Amino acid sequence: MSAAEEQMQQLRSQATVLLLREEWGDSIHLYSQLIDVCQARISNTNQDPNPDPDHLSKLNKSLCIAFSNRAEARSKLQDFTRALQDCDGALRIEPTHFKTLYCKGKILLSLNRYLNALDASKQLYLTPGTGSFDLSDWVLNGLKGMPPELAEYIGPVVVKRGILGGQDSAENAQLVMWKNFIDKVKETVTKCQETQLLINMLSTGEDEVDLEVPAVSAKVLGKNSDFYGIGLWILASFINHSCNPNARRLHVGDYVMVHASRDVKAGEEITFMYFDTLSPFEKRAEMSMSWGFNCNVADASLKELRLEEGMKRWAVRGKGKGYLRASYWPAYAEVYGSDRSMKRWSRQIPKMEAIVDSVVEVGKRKRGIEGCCRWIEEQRWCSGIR
Ligand SMILES: C[S@@+](CC[C@H](N)C(=O)[O-])C[C@H]1O[C@@H](n2cnc3c(N)ncnc32)[C@H](O)[C@@H]1O
Repeated sequence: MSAAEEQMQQLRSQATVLLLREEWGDSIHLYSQLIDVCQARISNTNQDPNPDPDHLSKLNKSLCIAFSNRAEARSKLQDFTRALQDCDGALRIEPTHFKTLYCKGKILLSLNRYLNALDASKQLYLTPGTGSFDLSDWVLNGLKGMPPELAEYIGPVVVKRGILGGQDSAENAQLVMWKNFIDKVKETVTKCQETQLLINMLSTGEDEVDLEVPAVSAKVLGKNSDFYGIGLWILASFINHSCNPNARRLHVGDYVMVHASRDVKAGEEITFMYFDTLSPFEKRAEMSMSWGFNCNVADASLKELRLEEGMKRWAVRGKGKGYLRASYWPAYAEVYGSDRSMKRWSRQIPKMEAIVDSVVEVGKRKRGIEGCCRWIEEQRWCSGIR
């Protein structure tokens, strides 16, 4: 190994250690040195009448990673302008560099530049060869055998090929999937006017210029106050609801991203909330029924959600604890109702009326008397109190 190569290797490993230790300032310093060395060597190699392409490609790769890592460190220090310049430096060398695109998207999102963030994430998800993990083979094989090894993988997961129809070619399978899908939609639409209305409102993704917030289907937002947003996301639609989920959804424009909200064990089913599990009991039951399943809220609240344990862990104290318990009042009643211990709980769980009054007080202070009346009505309606 030449002295120059040795110097580069040393710089690289020291900078990586600092990055992993989250010592951002020092790692930026070392990455800057590494970038200088890389650039000098690239320019020397280019002056060679017969440059070695392998050598050049290795140097460019090192330079790209150094830019990308310095961008990460700078973004952690909120030096977004220079972090973006570093991202662009890395992307000039490798336009589909996964980590850089991801970092750029996150920086743009922090800067509230949603449209640009959307562009960066589109490249991340749509450009072939960006490292997205394709589950098509496993899905087309009927989910048989061991699932692909994903425990260590960080990045997008896609099912590029359709799950219905023949396996002759990817294109064929996809066409069959779309045909079946369209047939099903057409059939449903003829039977149900409400569905027809909803489907007509789906975004085509063309009106994104007006997008102001990083949420929901762009076309729907703000144009019809009855709907917060609707859309069809094929992969996400495989995910079931849980009152104690391990993932969350994030909508950016017409894209839905699912990310873990806590550590997920290997083989554990991914779930997210379809509705707010802290909304009043009746509301939750109603929502789960509207999804066509009977979420056993009592069970979920005291067994699955382990509300009491959760509150200890999250250090929920005082009134907040009482309000949370009140939100699950029927669940407590169901579990402890026949027991004498319910007496103990009844002292600790405020009555719904007490909560509504307290919320009204906050509302008065926050919104002034004017907006308050409608709000009180809403709260009463939501809590099932009239
Ligand atoms: C978006 S899909 C979820 C994926 C669906 N289970 C599948 O296999 O395609 C929503 C439907 O899944 C079912 N589902 C979702 N979460 C559930 C749960 N916690 N318990 C029972 N059924 C659930 C309901 O039938 C619901 O209408």
